[in-house]
Amino acid sequence: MVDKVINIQNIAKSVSTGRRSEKLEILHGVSLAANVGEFLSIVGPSGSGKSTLLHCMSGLSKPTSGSVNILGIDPYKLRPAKSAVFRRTKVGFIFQSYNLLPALTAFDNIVLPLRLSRKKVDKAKIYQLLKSINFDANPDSFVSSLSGGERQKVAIARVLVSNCKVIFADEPTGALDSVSGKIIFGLLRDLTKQGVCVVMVTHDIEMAARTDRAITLRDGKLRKILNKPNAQELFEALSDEEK
Ligand SMILES: Nc1ncnc2c1ncn2[C@@H]1O[C@H](COP(=O)(O)OP(=O)(O)OP(=O)(O)O)[C@@H](O)[C@H]1O
Repeated sequence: MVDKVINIQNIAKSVSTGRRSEKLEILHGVSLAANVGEFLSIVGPSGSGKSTLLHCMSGLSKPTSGSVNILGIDPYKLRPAKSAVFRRTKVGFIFQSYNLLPALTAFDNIVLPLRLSRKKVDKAKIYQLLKSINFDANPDSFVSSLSGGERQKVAIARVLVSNCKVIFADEPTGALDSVSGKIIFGLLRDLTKQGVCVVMVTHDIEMAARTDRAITLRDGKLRKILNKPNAQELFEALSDEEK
């Protein structure tokens, strides 16, 4: 078994600003590893590079330099077909842009990865899961007709049925009411108990305080790593960051 589910070394990311050859350096040499069954949170001020780091470490946005390894694989070295299978079967994404297909129903979005992998679809189980996360809309509604929070729940349900080993989540509960947020957090926590590794970007200090390890970022640099963080420590670390 691969012990380090994620291993990133010295990641830097710069993007072109569109003005002549100007580059904006977003990440500067971030190194990090995550273990089987670990729940990791990434916190930091707005604009500190959290989402960029998550995109780079999840295989969605190639860093300018440095290495990324997920489950022993460099996702940036995979050919397109293998990369699609890797993303569909090994890694789950809960991102703010949802990445849902608006022309499909909520149910069809959830089962699409299963169908593409020719896996069995248990309709009753998926309806039950939707109920358990307080999804009140009709699962046969088109995603385009759903609210932001309902779409977020569809994206979460799609990851929860996928059996992936690693989940990258960017503010997974950001669009949700607090009761639904707690339920989703509980489900992610249950998955880590089954060995899934979850990496979550969040602004919610109380939630970060219930993860196994919190990483604080500032100006694209890793600042502190807090093991078994508590809310007080996180507030202090973040108010240091704001100064
Ligand atoms: N493609 C891009 N082109 C130009 N600038 C970018 C690009 N992506 C990110 N940035 C800038 O890089 C910085 C870090 O962005 P990022 O979204 O990673 O921060 P964040 O910590 O997730 O912020 P927030 O908490 O507000 O979501 C920001 O200043 C952002 O405007």
